[in-house]
Amino acid sequence: MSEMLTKLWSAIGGLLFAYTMLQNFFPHEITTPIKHYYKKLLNFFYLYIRITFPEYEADDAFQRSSTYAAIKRYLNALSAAQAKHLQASVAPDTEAVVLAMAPDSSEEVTDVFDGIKLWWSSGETHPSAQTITFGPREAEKRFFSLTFHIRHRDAVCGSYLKHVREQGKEIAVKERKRKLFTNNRENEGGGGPHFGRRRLWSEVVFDHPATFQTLAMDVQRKQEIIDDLINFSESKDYYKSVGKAWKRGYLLYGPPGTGKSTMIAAMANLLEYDVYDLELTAVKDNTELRKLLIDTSGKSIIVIEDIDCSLVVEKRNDEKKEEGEEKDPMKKMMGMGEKKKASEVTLSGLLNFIDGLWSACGGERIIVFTTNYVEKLDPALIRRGRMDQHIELSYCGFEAFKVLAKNYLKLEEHDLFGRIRVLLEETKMTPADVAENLMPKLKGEDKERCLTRLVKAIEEAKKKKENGVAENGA
Ligand SMILES: Nc1ncnc2c1ncn2[C@@H]1O[C@H](COP(=O)(O)OP(=O)(O)OP(=O)(O)O)[C@@H](O)[C@H]1O
Ligand SMILES: [Mg+2]
Repeated sequence: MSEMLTKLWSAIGGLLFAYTMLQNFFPHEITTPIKHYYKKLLNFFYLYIRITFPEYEADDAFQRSSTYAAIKRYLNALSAAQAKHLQASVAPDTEAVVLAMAPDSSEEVTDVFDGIKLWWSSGETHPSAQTITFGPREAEKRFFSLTFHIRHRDAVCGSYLKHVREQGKEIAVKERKRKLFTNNRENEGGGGPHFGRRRLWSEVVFDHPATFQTLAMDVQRKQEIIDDLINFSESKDYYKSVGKAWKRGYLLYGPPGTGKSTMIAAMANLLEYDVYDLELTAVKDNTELRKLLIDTSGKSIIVIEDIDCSLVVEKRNDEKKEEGEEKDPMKKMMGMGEKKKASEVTLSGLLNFIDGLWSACGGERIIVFTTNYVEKLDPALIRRGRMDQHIELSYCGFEAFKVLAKNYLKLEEHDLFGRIRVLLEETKMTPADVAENLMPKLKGEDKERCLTRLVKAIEEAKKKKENGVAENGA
């Protein structure tokens, strides 16, 4: 057997030598057909497959390949452990230093998947000095290449590449900084280049410190909400099996300063979702509302704050339309007397937005409405199925106070707690007011002083209320 192998290799060696001689000493016309058969022969003996993954899509010089990006992230961990020549860069979002395989370093990184051994390397080709470049693809051609044995072709092309893409995407989700998006008015462009097309959303990094741990409210209710959110985020298959779009609606209601906006931030931090803060009054019409929704990504919370106020705009709008009908044809022609058009988003537009067909696109979205006046809302808007959970955030009870005292003063027990408990049962005070009184006003202010300030503030509020009642009664 070994004798046969030796003979085979010496035959291949002979062929190689003959080929080199041919190239050097014979004219092009003779070598071209020989080259063709030589390559065929080499392919026959070469038992490895090599796939390249270019940085830019083959049919669009400006479009980065998502597969390349996923592979890059996937390989970073492998490269950091195996490669000797690494390239460092700073991630724009997190400012963390990322180590990657240096392009064109002729290094290989090995991966093992289901017992299959694979080799990754990265490369870069540079354009010649005379090339005029129009797109990034022309300027530098970076790529990854994957080599594996021919017998694993199906496993690699099927499950391995899928695994790499999924892992890469997962790493991207973990690495990214979450964003807060706000919708632009019609005449605003939003930041960044957009080549004539108006960007619908402007974005900033979402960096709100609120968590459910620091949110002051009834402990049991809080746990129910956390469980509900986590259950939602893990129920992709369930939603699919029951044929429902993977989305959930929450209505948060309560007086100003009771933590509605804080809870939205805590939700986003818990689930690691982006937040789309939708200013309904800045949306021109139902069509724009639909476009805005289509432009949102999955794993996001779409928030419409003070929904009662936004819907009043709609009613006023209908009235405005009637009022705006200019009787004088001359004035109408010149556009005089025309009322300035506000939002034309209608209730039905909003309902379609929540549960119409296109709200199913992408999935994994939470929609949150907030209001100070739940009784003002149209029942159609908040019925179950649209707003799955109705959450009341209310005045500060003793449980909520204890969370705030722990947050702001690191206090779990104090002699004044008993007095505060009685006072809070008698008098309504928002968590925002309690928090404001608890917060030390000077650096290192005595904790007892902060608690005493709170006691005084509640007592004053109580007195005010009693005086108000007495005056009204007189
Ligand atoms: N339940 C709470 N837990 C912890 N902090 C709270 C809570 N409620 C209010 N606060 C504090 O008060 C501030 C105002 O609260 P927030 O903006 O969440 O109120 P809101 O209910 O959204 O009010 P509005 O109806 O006016 O929008 C927050 O910055 C937060 O520090
Ligand atoms: Mg708010």
